Amino acid sequence: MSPDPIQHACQHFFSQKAVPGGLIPQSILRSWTRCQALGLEGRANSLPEPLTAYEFALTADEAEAFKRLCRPEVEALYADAQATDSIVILTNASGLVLDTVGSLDFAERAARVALRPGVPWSEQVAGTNAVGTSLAEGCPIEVRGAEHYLECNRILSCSAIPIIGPQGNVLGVLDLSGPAETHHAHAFGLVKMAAEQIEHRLFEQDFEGADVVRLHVDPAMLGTSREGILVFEDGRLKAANRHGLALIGRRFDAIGEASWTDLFRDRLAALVDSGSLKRENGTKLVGRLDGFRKVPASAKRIARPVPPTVPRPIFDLETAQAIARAVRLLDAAVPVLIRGETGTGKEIFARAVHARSARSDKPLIAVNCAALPETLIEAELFGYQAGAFTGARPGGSKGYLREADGGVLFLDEIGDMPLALQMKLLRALQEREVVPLGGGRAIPVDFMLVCATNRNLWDLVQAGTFRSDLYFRIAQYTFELSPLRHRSDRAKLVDELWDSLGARTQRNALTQECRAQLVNYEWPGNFRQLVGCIRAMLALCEPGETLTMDALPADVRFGVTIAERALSPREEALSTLESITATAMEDALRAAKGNVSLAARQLGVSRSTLYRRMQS
Ligand SMILES: Nc1ncnc2c1ncn2[C@@H]1O[C@H](COP(=O)(O)OP(=O)(O)OP(=O)(O)O)[C@@H](O)[C@H]1O
Repeated sequence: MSPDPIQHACQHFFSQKAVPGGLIPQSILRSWTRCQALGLEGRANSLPEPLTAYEFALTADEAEAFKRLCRPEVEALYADAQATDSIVILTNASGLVLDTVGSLDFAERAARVALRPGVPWSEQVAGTNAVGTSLAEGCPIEVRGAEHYLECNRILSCSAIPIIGPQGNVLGVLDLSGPAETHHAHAFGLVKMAAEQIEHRLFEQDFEGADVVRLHVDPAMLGTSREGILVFEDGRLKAANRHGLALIGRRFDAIGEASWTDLFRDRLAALVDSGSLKRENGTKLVGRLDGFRKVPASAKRIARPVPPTVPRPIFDLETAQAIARAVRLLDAAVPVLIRGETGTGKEIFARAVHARSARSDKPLIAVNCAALPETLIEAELFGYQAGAFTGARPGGSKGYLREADGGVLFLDEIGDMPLALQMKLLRALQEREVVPLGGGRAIPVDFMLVCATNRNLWDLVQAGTFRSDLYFRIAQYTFELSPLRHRSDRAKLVDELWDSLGARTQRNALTQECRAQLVNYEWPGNFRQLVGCIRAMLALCEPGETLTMDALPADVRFGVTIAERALSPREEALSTLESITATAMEDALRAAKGNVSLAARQLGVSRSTLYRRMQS
């Protein structure tokens, strides 16, 4: 078998300090040279060390805000990542991984090379890699297999792009990483598009007193994330996106330097009057000044609005009734538990309950117990005094429990809460007060609790990883959210999401076959995957286009439909019987507060039978 040419070039580089011309991109060669100069050992398999909990805590505030900002695009990329067995990675401006979402199979392999939150991926520590090298080069980059400097990372193929803020400062990196052997041809384009959308949204802020100008050569591109945006204050360029700079032939270093008259022949008033503007070289751009609606007629007709990134929540009658019930429970101070597979909308459900509850004017604080590093959960939930530990924020922290005071605390993935902290949470729920880390007096708190999990908490209780007393405290009423494949209103749901995500405004339609596949695909990622899929389809098509099967991501297009997965009538009957039995057992155990003898008596079976069934 002939050796991998990249591998070969790499060996050549290390042994003879030269590479056959044209085989390896210049940016990779520059990176290899930098790594060599740093004394990094290519064959070393030393993984980058994760930050300590304290070091990570220092970045927490900024990281949280950035993660929240990027979330819609990360979720849309995630839909595609599932199709290609890849993961989406978000890092901060120094290459520290803040978030990873995507294919579980690949995530496991990626974790083996430390591609997980809290680990730095700068070039200095991890050698040539898409995140670190895109930061070092200041541009989008792909690093495939053997192009990685460290041998252990050569299982990866990665595409990364720095996310640039309006003032030209790097805010972080968005990356799509997958197995080296299945390089995904569209990955680079999708990551670039997602980063563009994040950058475009950064211009929604109020640039007080400044003129925000939106431009393009093609009127159809105005209003999309491809439009150029230039912000002027007192006639000087104050902020810009990369498309805006490309239109005027400048780079980010023009921010703060270039003036209106350097760039345009016309005055700003010309843009307001005519909807167009002459560049310094005499060529024309169309556009508008924010706040002035005078857009050229042609642009008005075909301008393509940016699809809303988050769909409006859609609830069927059953869910709407469940929400109404949950509101009554919450208003009566009864904690509720929401159970459902990933992406079934547990958080959306909790937010809807909060919005309709008596506490709607007070905050809803959502905490994902699985996303917080174990060492930080205690400090983040219960707060800490100034100087409670090395690296703590100087003024201390209130903690999420106190932030939710008067409102609602939503604890997502509660099953992942470390056992040691479960006792502390239980105590806070019973005493209605918290004692911050580092001592001090107990502080009274008043919040309503909504918990969510995609696991069977009772199984965790049986396995000894979840306290039964906490279980009975938080699961006084459980709501089950159905996976999409069990819902009979999928066709209506697809149509409503299709419209609410912008298809109607963009005048896009679906062929019957394509719509049928969206309706009948089994959607293992539920709402999240369906929403992400529709958003990606709409972002990649042209206004007015009718989308065929080709527009579907590969996993949806070729994936198993519900009918194909359907069980035979006998299997169906058996599985239904199993689940009825399991539910009856769970109900009885819950009613008996975990007392197996009592539950067995109520079920009319022996204690040993119940034990055996619980273990099976
Ligand atoms: N009822 C709904 N209507 C419209 N979109 C929804 C609905 N429910 C969920 N979504 C979409 O799916 C995404 C995931 O929803 P959410 O975070 O509530 O799911 P989850 O069950 O809490 O997921 P996880 O278990 O992974 O935390 C949302 O961002 C939203 O885009």
